[in-house]
Amino acid sequence: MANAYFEIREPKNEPVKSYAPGTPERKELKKELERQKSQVIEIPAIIGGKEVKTGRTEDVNIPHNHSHKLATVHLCGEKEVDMAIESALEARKKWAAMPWEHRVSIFKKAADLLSGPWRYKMNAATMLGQSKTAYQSEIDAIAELADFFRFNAYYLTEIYKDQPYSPDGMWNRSEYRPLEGFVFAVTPFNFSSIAVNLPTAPALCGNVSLWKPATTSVYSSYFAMQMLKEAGLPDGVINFLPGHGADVGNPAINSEHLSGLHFTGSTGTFQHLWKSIADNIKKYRTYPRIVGETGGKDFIFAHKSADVDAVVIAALRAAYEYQGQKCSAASRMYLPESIWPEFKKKFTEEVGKIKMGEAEDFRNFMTAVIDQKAFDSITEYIDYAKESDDAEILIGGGYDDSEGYFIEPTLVQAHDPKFKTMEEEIFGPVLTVYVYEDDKFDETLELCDTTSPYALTGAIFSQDRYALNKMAEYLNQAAGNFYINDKPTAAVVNQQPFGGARKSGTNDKAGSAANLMRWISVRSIKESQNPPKDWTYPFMGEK
Ligand SMILES: NC(=O)c1ccc[n+]([C@@H]2O[C@H](COP(=O)([O-])OP(=O)(O)OC[C@H]3O[C@@H](n4cnc5c(N)ncnc54)[C@H](O)[C@@H]3O)[C@@H](O)[C@H]2O)c1
Ligand SMILES: N[C@@H](CCC=O)C(=O)O
Repeated sequence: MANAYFEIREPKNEPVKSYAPGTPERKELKKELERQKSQVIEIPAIIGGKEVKTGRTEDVNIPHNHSHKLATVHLCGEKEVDMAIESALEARKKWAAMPWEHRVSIFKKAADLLSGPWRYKMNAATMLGQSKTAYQSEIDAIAELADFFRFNAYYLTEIYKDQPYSPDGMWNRSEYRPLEGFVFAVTPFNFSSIAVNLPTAPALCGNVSLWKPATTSVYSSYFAMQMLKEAGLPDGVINFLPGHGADVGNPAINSEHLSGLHFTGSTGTFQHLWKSIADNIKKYRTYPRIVGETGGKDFIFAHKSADVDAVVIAALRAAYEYQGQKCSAASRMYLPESIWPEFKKKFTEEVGKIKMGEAEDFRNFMTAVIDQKAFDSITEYIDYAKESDDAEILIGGGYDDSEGYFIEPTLVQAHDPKFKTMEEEIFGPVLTVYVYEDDKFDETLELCDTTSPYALTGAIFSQDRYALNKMAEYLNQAAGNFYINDKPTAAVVNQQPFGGARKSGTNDKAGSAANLMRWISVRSIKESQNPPKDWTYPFMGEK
């Protein structure tokens, strides 16, 4: 045991590399992309540190070039989940008892590996496996993930420092125990950083976890598992279980040892998992903690005083970067008719300059959507808008899945503010605008607040402080991440803690002390230094 109180100073955000022409990082990344494309790897499950090949396999292909195979993944089912639970509970005996500085040290090393020797491997894996441009991959798989590791380590030490008051004669202490059992981490395809954070944040706090990655992002997730091993993560602390949702989900949720669900993905899947936990509630040894960050229908709302150029750039980046597949992506917009003609002209010009194609060609701003299922679902919304009398497509609307799952950046104008594409999450490069009469500002704010069941991100634009104040007040519950004169995407760890409420999740703010607290069960300890020797009270002396 160490005889010292160790400290971590507040870290700095990982600097984002530009990959501009002529930079050394661009050269390194291009080389790594070629290396990864020249091989086909095998992705096993990893249970108790051992590779498990189930023989039930699927191909992993590049979304922007779907005939190119990157890997074969082995899929898990009940047998592998049971093995993983056993391994995790065995690993927990030593991991939960390990002094915290050793756990923290592993994740600090993982951050350094990521900003150093693993940078281009993780970046290229995310570019190829999830079709991100070099920059989108850098802000996700490198910067945000390194920030999660470093800031979570720092927040944990801040939590541990928080101790209760002790009057004379006693010493009160708070002990921050991990949960009893295992945490089930179910992760989305769209952010490598989120995928890795969901099993690692509980692990940092001393928990063990089962990690079910999305099959559509399993390629970068597997690289992350290898990096964590190199950082020194002991066997069995995180068990990697690729597979289809219910095949892994059902046996994990059915286990009496489930102590938490750390989920990011769609609202429908989260509600299904929550309900399954509720159905099993009598079975568990402890009430499972449920943390879920889910869908969104994120908005941009402009007042007539808005700076039109700022709205144009914010809308373009928020709606079309990463093909609109950020949970924070702008997908509905409210613009006053007085600025609409100028906005429409400038936006059409700027969108016309966007290049779309493979991620390896650095001139491209957009690449493909993740898979055939997403392509079919997004294009169904586009076709619906094309056929409706209540809407028209002003920009884009084309798509082609012959080589990759490509969908043009699309702008729909809805004449009905409750049009389907103003209400439902599409999760693709489709932005719908509703143009309101300037003097219907209040009614339109009301519409914005009530049109969708979600409350994840939102942005307001105005140069009039009274208008900004009114918008912020009116939309008080409409977004967990709220932006003023800025786009509603690209939250940074330790700057804009991320998460939403209503149907967008439990708002436990990924990459924050609040999130870590969900993986901790506090034991309050009172030690009496002068225990009473008499059971009577002074008031009992007389009748
Ligand atoms: N709020 C946020 O912070 C945030 C961040 C990223 C993504 N998202 C949301 O994620 C969604 C896109 O991600 P997705 O397409 O990967 O979501 P998804 O719900 O389809 O899948 C998420 C994960 O759940 C798994 N899953 C599905 N059914 C399951 C079951 N029965 N048991 C166990 N696991 C099961 C999937 O295999 C995957 O690993 C969007 O709705 C987006 O808004 C939200
Ligand atoms: N940090 C990201 C989260 C995106 C979720 O999919 C953003 O704010 O854009």
